[in-house]
Amino acid sequence: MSRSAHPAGPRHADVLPEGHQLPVPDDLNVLDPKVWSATTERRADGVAAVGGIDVRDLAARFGTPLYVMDEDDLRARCRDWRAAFHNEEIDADVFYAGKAFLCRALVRWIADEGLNLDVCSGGELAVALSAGMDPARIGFHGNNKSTAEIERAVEVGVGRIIVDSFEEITRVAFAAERRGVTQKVMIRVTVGVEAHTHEFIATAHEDQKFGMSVADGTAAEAVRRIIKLSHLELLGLHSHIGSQIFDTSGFEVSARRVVGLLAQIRDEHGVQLPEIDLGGGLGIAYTGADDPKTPADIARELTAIVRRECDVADLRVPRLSVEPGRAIVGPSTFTLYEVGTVKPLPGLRTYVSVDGGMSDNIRTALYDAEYSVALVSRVSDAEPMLARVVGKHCESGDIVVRDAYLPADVTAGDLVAVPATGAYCRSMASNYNHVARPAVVAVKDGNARVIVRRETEEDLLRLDVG
Ligand SMILES: Cc1ncc(COP(=O)(O)O)c(C=O)c1O
Ligand SMILES: N[C@@H](CCCC[NH3+])C(=O)O
Repeated sequence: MSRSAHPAGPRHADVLPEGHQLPVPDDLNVLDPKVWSATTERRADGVAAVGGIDVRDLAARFGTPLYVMDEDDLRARCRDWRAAFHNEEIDADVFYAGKAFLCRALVRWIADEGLNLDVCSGGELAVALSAGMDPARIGFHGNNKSTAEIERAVEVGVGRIIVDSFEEITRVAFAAERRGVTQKVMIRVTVGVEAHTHEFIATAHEDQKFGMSVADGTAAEAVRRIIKLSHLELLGLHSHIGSQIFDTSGFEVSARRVVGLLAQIRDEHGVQLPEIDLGGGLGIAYTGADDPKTPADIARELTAIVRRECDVADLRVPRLSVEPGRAIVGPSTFTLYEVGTVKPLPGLRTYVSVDGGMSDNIRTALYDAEYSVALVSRVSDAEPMLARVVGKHCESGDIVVRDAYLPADVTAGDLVAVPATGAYCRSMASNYNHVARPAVVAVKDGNARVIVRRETEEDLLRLDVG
């Protein structure tokens, strides 16, 4: 069953922000494979299914809102990244960035699929360790790790600590010395790149909190200090330029400056550091308008860039590592919501309220992130209506999908789903308005299992001591 192309063209186009294009889809019932996980499909009865399970069954069994993770899709992405960076031509490590989403099941899957793990807090480290992740395959990040976090990381033997400041160099050296061990470290350097992404998720320009600057000599000074400390082994340099980036030009500048610093270190200290890490940040498709590169293309481009820069600097090509988070977990998941109320504003748009909101997806409010949405519990032949999908929180900025077309007959009780919510949605979820955070359910081959359970009223009251 499918609706024919809407002949009237965009409705309400005048209420979209200037320059904002929102083409009316030819068929609102089609689930665009660009944004939906690999096993998501529209079945013959018009209902969407994922991992072989009808979304209505998922809603009935587990409730809504619900993060639905497609395990096959997730694992395939892990394998694609691993294969792209680890083959006859390229020998590089992929560290999955756990900040995008982390739970024990996921840690086991990524480890199974040959990925390492980047954590950036004691809490993330605890999840990784409790899932049995080999500490040697963990990199520990953060611009202000506490002494307790550093002590624990050294104690359990994490493979690398990415130091972000002079204070941290001293703290890690002290923790290693007290235990009589040598801790491998990398230096997070700031390369002065303005990544083409939202200001809040760009991380390599000078005026922000992360890293030590290449330009002002702080990073070179960090190298001098680390080299003198016998309980630290300097593995290399790390640069992460930002997030949701589509072109590799930022990485090109970053690699050039990192390799430049490697050459400076060779000239000054007579050593070549063995590794560079170019961080994560590769973009995904949130809407049909986004065109992300494949892991194979990214691997080819990044390694070519590093080789070329090393050639120019007359350096051996160092081992490369990368830290994708969003690109691995983002597209694997959609959030399933039930529609509660529909408020048409003739000539403007229709507000479709769902049973979650900014507590399960803060990205729209925080970064102006764009998402798409589809009616998934049925198909519809109704004409497209310009909709804004909003949540149930006490904020007018509580928006999940700012602008999208939904069929005009969307009504209370319908299920809608927002794709590409695997990254930075559950991991940034809150209990605002004392709303319980949703469960994460993994689906595969007709089976569904809860990997993070839904919070209960008891959970919401648990910390209240008055
Ligand atoms: C150091 C570091 N590595 C990796 C990532 C992962 O980024 P993304 O999920 O955009 O790939 C981040 C987050 O932006 C980060 O700060
Ligand atoms: N949380 C951000 C990305 C920043 C990740 C950490 N540096 C997002 O949702 O896009």
